[in-house]
Amino acid sequence: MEIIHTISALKTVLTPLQKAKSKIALVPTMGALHKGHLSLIKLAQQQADIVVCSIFVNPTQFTDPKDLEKYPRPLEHDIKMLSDAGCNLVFMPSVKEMYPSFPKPENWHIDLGKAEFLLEGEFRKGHYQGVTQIVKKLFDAVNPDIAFFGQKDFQQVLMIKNMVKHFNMPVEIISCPIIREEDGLAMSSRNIHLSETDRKNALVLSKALQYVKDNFDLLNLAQLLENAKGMINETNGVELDYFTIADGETLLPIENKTAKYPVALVAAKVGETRLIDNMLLGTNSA
Ligand SMILES: Nc1ncnc2c1ncn2[C@@H]1O[C@H](COP(=O)(O)OP(=O)(O)OP(=O)(O)O)[C@@H](O)[C@H]1O
Ligand SMILES: CC(C)(CO)[C@@H](O)C(=O)[O-]
Ligand code: BAL
Repeated sequence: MEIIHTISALKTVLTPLQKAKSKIALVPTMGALHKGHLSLIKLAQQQADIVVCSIFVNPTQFTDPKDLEKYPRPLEHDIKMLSDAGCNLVFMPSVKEMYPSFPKPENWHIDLGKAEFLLEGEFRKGHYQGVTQIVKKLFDAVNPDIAFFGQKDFQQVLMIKNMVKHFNMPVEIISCPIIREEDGLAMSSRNIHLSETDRKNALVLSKALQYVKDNFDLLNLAQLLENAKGMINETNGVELDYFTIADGETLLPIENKTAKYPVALVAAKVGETRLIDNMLLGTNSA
């Protein structure tokens, strides 16, 4: 497995492979890898000849400086995991490599549609401008045919698809299923910050989502929301940011259950750690 730190070195390695028509997959990450990330690598391996994983804690998508500062960075552990998984290439650039004028902000603003400002966009203002800015830079650096993202960051996948449409980029975007701990908690790099009590309390998020999924055909939307929010609000140490049953394309709350692509989404602070999760509802969902 090759570890590369600069865009020019990346191009030197990838260009001949691209000329030889190898299919290149990119799995963008911020590191602190877990089985959720590995599932993306595995899916990428099934669909491409070469899998590139990027590890970069992107400063422009953080709205809380403390969150950026304490973001876990276990690099040796990450490299071992990727090497064991058979990843071909790791791209680990510095902040200066990706943002040469850092800390002076670069000019970046694109229209991501109204959904940019909902849910995560409301609680982390400017977050998706930062996410799409770095993903565009990573796509330009790697030139992948296909890129893999987790459904755990449901809104992020939508925003990246909108960014790709905006620039008319020839990259296929794949949304991959959420990998959970045995008890249902969605795997996340930030779970490492949870105390033992937080870890128990955090379970209410996946339980509330599962409750809505299990009862979607039985109760009306108002009852589902009231009960799910009630479960979370009753849990000490968990502070709800939002719980919504939304249309998966607009992220607006659905008004009836005939919606084509319903999804329940939640974000909450568990102790000091903010977590998100979601579950597809309706008959076609996993
Ligand atoms: N449990 C999971 N199952 C599947 N994909 C996941 C999971 N957790 C993260 N991913 C995906 O991995 C990619 C990299 O995510 P990232 O490095 O931010 O990890 P993370 O666990 O989401 O961390 P955090 O939530 O603390 O930011 C993203 O596309 C993300 O959606
Ligand atoms: C897509 C991403 C790597 C961009 O920094 C990040 O938002 C993430 O890890 O989900
Ligand atoms: N996986 C989402 C990246 C973030 O929380 O900034």
